[in-house]
Amino acid sequence: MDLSYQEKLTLIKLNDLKRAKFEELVEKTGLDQVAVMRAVLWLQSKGLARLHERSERVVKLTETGKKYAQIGLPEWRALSVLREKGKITLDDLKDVLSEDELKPIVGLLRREGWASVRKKEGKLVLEITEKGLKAGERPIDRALKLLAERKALPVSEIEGLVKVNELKRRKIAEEDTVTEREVEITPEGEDVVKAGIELKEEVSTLTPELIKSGKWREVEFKRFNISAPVRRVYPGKKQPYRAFLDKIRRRLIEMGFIEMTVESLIETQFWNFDALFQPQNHPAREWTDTYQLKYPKSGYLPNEELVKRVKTAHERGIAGSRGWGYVWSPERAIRLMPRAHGTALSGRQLAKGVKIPGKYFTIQRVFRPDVLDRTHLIEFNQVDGFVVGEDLNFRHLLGILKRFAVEIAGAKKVKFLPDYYPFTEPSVQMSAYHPELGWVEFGGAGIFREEMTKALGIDVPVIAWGIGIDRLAMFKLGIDDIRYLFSYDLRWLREARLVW
Ligand SMILES: N[C@@H](Cc1ccccc1)C(=O)O
Repeated sequence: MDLSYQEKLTLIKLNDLKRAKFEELVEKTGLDQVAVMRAVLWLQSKGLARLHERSERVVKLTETGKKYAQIGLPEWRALSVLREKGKITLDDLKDVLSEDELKPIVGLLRREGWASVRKKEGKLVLEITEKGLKAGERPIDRALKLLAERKALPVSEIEGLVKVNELKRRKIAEEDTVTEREVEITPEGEDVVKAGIELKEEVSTLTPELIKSGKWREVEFKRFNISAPVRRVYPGKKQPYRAFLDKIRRRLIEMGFIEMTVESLIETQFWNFDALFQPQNHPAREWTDTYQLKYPKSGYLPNEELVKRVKTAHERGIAGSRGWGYVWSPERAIRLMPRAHGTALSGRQLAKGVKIPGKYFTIQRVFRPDVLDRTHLIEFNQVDGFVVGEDLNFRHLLGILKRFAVEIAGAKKVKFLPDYYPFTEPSVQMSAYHPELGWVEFGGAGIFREEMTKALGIDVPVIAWGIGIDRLAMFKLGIDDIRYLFSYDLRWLREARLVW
């Protein structure tokens, strides 16, 4: 029979004992508990040994119980004061009882009939009774003593003295289960030992020394069971949401999009609003309430030429438009803010110059005041982008958005509704269907207005979009609370799986 070193050793020792407590067997082999248990289980599966297990409910002292075993139960400590003074108030017990013990003491003494209780001038007065004077060891005292001596006692043994529930209620003792294990050799096991076992130390690592000395020829190598169940290990890996964002980036690059990047999360109002033909005094900012930077308050404007064109577009209009008809303020435009949408980068890119035809995208962390809930964060990520080319129209835009929603987000259904953005005309809002959340609005899009593109120096149509990528991540990670994207929950971090 094929036995490991540890199985052989365990079997030989067991043959001496025939039947033994598991602990005893462990001691005899000199191996550790886990190793012996594994060996015993293997021996059992090979029919050479048998493991008997018996569980028993026992009673053990709690920390409080151990303390009582030393200093006495509260009623005894109270009684000794009573015996000494005859008549006392609760104040007299403050030295011998703790706050917690003081509360139930009157009830306890009364139940035992050790004291009579009267009220005098609003104070309780305890007086010792005949029974109190003669009181001796009760069953509960006996139980406490036994438990202190023997650590754990079978429930049945304690029940002969006091109700275990009573001990539990007074937090003196608690119940526990102990398992007793005995191991027995089978006749087959004995035969194997009789036939003779060669006990050779097993080697589990092949060392350079073994090779050099040639000793590897003599030793026995431990066999590994590579199909044995093992503990799960969680190696380091990308945070699931990060993995998602990286995947989106890759997808877009594979689709031929050029990535737009920027170093700071802070933006001037110029790029966040003005360059996008968003009037400085327009009430229609509701689509994005924004934060302001406290310090520093202001940044810089880009080149004069560009600023002049933007100013003109706002004040008097360009490209056949009449503009917004107000005095444009450069002071306002240089104010700093945490970027409120990724579209700011689209504006920057258009002003810098683009390939025509061309496709651009960016993944940006953006900030907007909001009430946190399962679908709203004040800090979130957007994928913004645009396609620029001679013959582009609105249908191209809807086609691209649908492809994003289905292919990137895995949404089952998509729907478009007319919308308004100061920088697009027409504008559209997109919703995707999530099995648990229902319809989730996840982005806006449109054709950039000529007042914007012309001011930035672009003469061909630009179709653009901004998608709340966090909500898409919810689809892919199968979560229904957006806050989980930034969760510390280790279990989620370990097990969340991106499904593409
Ligand atoms: N920036 C808009 C989305 C958008 C982008 C591009 C064009 C139209 C709309 C938002 O944050 O909601």
